Amino acid sequence: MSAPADIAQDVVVREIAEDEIDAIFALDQIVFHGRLTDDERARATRLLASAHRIGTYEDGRLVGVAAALDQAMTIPGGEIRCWGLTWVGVLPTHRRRGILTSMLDRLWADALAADRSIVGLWVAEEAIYGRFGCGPATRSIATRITTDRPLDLRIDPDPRSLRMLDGDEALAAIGPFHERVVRPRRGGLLRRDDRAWRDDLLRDVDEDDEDLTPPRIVVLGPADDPQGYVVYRTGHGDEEAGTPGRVVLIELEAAEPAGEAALWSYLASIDLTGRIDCWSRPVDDPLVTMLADRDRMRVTDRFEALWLRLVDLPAALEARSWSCELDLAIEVADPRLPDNDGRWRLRTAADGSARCVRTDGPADVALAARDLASAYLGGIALGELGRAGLVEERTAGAIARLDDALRVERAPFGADAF
Ligand SMILES: CC(=O)SCCNC(=O)CCNC(=O)[C@H](O)C(C)(C)COP(=O)(O)OP(=O)(O)OC[C@H]1O[C@@H](n2cnc3c(N)ncnc32)[C@H](O)[C@@H]1OP(=O)(O)O
Repeated sequence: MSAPADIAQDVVVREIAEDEIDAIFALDQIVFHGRLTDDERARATRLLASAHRIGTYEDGRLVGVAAALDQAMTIPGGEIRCWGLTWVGVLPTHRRRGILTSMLDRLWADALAADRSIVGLWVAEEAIYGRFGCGPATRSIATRITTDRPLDLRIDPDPRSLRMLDGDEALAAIGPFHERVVRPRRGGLLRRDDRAWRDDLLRDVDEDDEDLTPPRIVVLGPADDPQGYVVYRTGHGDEEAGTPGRVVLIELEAAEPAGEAALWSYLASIDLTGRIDCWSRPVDDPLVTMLADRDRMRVTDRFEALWLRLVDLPAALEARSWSCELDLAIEVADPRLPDNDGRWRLRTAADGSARCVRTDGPADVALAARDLASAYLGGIALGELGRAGLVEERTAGAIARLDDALRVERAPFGADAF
């Protein structure tokens, strides 16, 4: 870490003690140009209390911070314990001196020591994290559905009854359903504890739009055995301006397509609203295909939600399941983590398991660590990266074979921003 000669006499990177968390908020408000409400501060304290917190201190004052949350993430074939990088910030007076670089070096090492082979993150700016070996691994679409008339779908909705629940009863219905039915289906989804449900998904006020109602929760079928649920807020319209009210979707999940159809039909039928705004849906959202009239839905944004950093490359590759047999060598460029850098022989078996060991032999495919991270959950094909000149194919057909083995049934999804 370099510093101007006249300052930075004593710079250390160390863990931030629990009684120092307030200093993180002071820094965060400077870095993100905001003011934390008491409620936000209380939520952030709960979040950060259980996080691994790294700070850079100059002459005893906090000038940089990075935190890692302990998480369980769905990966193809199972789940992995991983870390979620968050609350990254460096004082504007201390930018571009390598403070973030030092903190991330420390964080990757700490993750390895804690037996975490993957770190996930949501980036504030795309340009920052690629150089640190991180790549976008999921894609989302934001959509707007016009609902000024009933939704015409190509399948019949599940006829079971819908009921609106709140409080503990709602959480008792949808929490276990999410864990049992929803989470195993898509890579990138995180296990939610009580804090995550209450503080993140179901919090009373949406700070980005305080006019919206608190979350409403509607469950399909009996509360003790739901077949799906939707969580949404509503906002009133403006009669004079001729603007209809709107539904703002937080999450919609069902066991079967007919259940999804029932929940979408319900949302579209709510009186005094004329559209549904979805800030984030998987790119393969079945609604796109289910709609009889696709003009009713507009994709308003596309973004890459969850990013990954493979900190222990062989452990990460061996942890996921692979969809076909494969035997090839990959050369990975990972200058920040030399233990990953170099050539690896990847052998996958018909049962989905894999072995990944060092090799001196020639590589069939060569790529950067960030691009392997992008392909890891099966959401971004190496072929796509190869067509952009980012993956080098040294043996004909090797990229396609690797993509076949990486393939997953449903697109991975980053549903939980952190
Ligand atoms: C997971 C999350 O929490 S995402 C939130 C990230 N936080 C923010 O965006 C808050 C505002 N920004 C900041 O606090 C800081 O500018 C940070 C954290 C982004 C960077 O911290 P710094 O200590 O300045 O980074 P550091 O000096 O280690 O930079 C290393 C390299 O990263 C790159 N980099 C750093 N910041 C940026 C940026 N904003 N955009 C593009 N590249 C960047 C630069 O190439 C830099 O090398 P260079 O100076 O030789 O060009």
